[in-house]
Amino acid sequence: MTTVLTDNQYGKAENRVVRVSRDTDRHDIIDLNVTSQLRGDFDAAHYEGDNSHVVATDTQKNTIFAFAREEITSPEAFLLKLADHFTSSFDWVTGGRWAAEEFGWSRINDHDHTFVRSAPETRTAVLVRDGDRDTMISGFYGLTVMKTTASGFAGYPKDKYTTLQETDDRILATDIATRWVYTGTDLDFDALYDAVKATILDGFGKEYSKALQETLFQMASAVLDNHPQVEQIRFSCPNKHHFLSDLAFCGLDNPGVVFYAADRPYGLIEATFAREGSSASADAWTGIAGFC
Ligand SMILES: O=c1[nH]c(=O)c2[nH]c(=O)[nH]c2[nH]1
Repeated sequence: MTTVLTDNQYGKAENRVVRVSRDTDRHDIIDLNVTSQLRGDFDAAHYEGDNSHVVATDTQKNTIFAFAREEITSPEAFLLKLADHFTSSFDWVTGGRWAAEEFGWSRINDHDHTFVRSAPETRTAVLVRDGDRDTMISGFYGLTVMKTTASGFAGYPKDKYTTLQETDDRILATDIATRWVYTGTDLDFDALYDAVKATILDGFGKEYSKALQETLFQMASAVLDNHPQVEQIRFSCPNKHHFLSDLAFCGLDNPGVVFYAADRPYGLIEATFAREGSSASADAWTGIAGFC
């Protein structure tokens, strides 16, 4: 039997980089978690223990911190810079996967150098480079949203195991995890991030929801309709069930006032939506843990 090497990539994962801009007394911070992984000709390292092509993961880590010393504009721009560096410095590096998470901070009482973790969500970016093809996937996770009405769930099949009652008025709550594929890399990533997030939030509340599945479609179609720079969008959303508390035991009615917020089990609704005819490569999603 002959064992052959197929897909492989390697690098340094989860480099926690905090950059403080102190050009003036009014500081700014950017807080990232950066992963660098190289792809290319690493056959000899695997087959023969020949490390002559193996750009050390330690070197990849150092490069990340050295580049952070220069500047970090957006997470996406930082990943592009890393990709350009590794693919242009080492002939046998033909691509790779670079990823970042960004944790948001804002000033405490407009203070010059005191910050509080503020963004409810964590912003994400992944750049996959394969030869001369780049795919940038941006997104976020952990954005918790709730609507207290204008949501129902009915019309589902009933069998002997079904106990769920149909409803046309329930609470709908979820932690939005989403990633979207951009059409290119020459984009204003910060402005687009804010705009896409705003569109998703608007889409969550705008229309009546017949199911979380329909809400995902409403959010996705709002993004694809309003942002031509996005060609696919994917969601992974738990249905955070809120059950009406039965207060009859103490003679109280409960007309949709008091709920029990169950943490598990939860529905898990996941879907990818694409602009019709989208040319985004399905391969780019490979390596994204879970669905999203
Ligand atoms: O929005 C929903 N989608 C479902 O698939 C589902 N299943 C369920 O029990 N409740 C719900 N709600």
